Amino acid sequence: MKILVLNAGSSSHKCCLYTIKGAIPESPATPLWEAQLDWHAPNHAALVVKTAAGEQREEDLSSVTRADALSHLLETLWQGETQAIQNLQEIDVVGHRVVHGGQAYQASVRVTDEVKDAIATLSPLAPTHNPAHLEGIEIIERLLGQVPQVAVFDTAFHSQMPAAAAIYPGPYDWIEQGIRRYGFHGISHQYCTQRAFQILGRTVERLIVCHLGNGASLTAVKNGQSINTTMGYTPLDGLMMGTRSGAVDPGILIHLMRQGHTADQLDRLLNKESGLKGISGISHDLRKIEDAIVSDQPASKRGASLTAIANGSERAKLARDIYLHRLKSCLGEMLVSLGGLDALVFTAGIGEHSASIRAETCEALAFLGLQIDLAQNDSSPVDQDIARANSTARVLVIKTQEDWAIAQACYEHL
Ligand SMILES: Nc1ncnc2c1ncn2[C@@H]1O[C@H](COP(=O)(O)OP(=O)(O)O)[C@@H](O)[C@H]1O
Ligand SMILES: CC(=O)OP(=O)(O)O
Ligand SMILES: [Mg+2]
Repeated sequence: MKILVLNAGSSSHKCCLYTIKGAIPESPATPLWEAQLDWHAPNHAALVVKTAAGEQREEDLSSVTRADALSHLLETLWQGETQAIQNLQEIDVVGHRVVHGGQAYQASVRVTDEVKDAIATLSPLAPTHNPAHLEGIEIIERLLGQVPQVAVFDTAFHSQMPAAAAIYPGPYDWIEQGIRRYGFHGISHQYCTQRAFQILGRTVERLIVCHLGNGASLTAVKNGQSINTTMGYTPLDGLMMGTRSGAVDPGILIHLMRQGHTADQLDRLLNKESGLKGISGISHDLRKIEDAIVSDQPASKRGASLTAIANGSERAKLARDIYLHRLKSCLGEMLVSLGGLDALVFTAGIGEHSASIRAETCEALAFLGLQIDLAQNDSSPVDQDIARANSTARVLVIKTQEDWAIAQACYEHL
């Protein structure tokens, strides 16, 4: 069976082709072909195409729309030197990550017109994601006609959260209007939970998954179920992110609206111009922010007042400091929801690759007796336990494989 997976994130668009012979394996298979668009600006992306043989090709795409870039990416499946397949009819099923499934979808479904309408209706709540998923579904319809398509929702894993965690303390009417915490990155949180149990060789009662990518969220997982998470009605709540603010005092929004800001302006401000990018003024990308931080700043500058912070390096340092402060604060919330900790998982771009963010986060939990092996933490671990033998909780670095989880859901649907 050939399964094509499309995973549109806020800074990237990832696609994979898996070939499954016989029963689907429990551990992730290596894709036959992988391609990724990394968006540098709304009309400028880098395309990276990889084959199972390890060949890699890069292309710069400028002045392109998102739909054209995705069509071009998909052409590399059967054209050029990669040629993972001879013709499109070989594909049996296409799976899509869909960020917002609202109240209606608590598990993956076959895509129908009704499902497409629901994804479109939910677009204002996930404006950076749902429109891209719909575009992906429609491009596949154009290329492949009637091939079965499956939508796998980021919200599904959180759909059974306890009411006290899911319901906002606003007016009671909000519940009927569907204004509640949905939570996102559920495909990744669920995959990492299962993978953590596989790596440890046992299930654990109290687990926190830190999904730290361009979008970021934490989930408290009790006996394999999501019981609390930092993202909410939309993927804007919770942690500081690449370009998103995360939770801010809602009074700020009332103030800005009274000053004349429109809903669209606030949307742009909070979704695209805040977070690491907004504070640093440099980039949404933590790597660029860390490059900009001058490590040997004179001590006199370190306590600089907020208004005096003007140069790039100081703004970059402030962005990273706020990022860690918010991460630790939200971790405290998850920790208390669980009543303790048996295992902590780091995943996604920052969680998988930033040894310093992992080390500083774990340092804040040292009072619990949590200890990591610093040399192992620095050794680019993948799917490894980096806690010391005497640590009170295990600490795992897991490569998130949302695409593989989507492929498994497709297999089950067929
Ligand atoms: N080596 C690294 N060090 C620090 N941060 C990294 C590194 N590699 C990737 N990142 C971070 O990961 C982010 C992308 O995460 P990813 O999970 O791929 O994003 P998306 O949310 O689009 O799926 C980048 O913007 C960058 O901040
Ligand atoms: C839900 C979300 O924020 O996804 P991503 O991190 O892929 O942007
Ligand atoms: Mg992602």
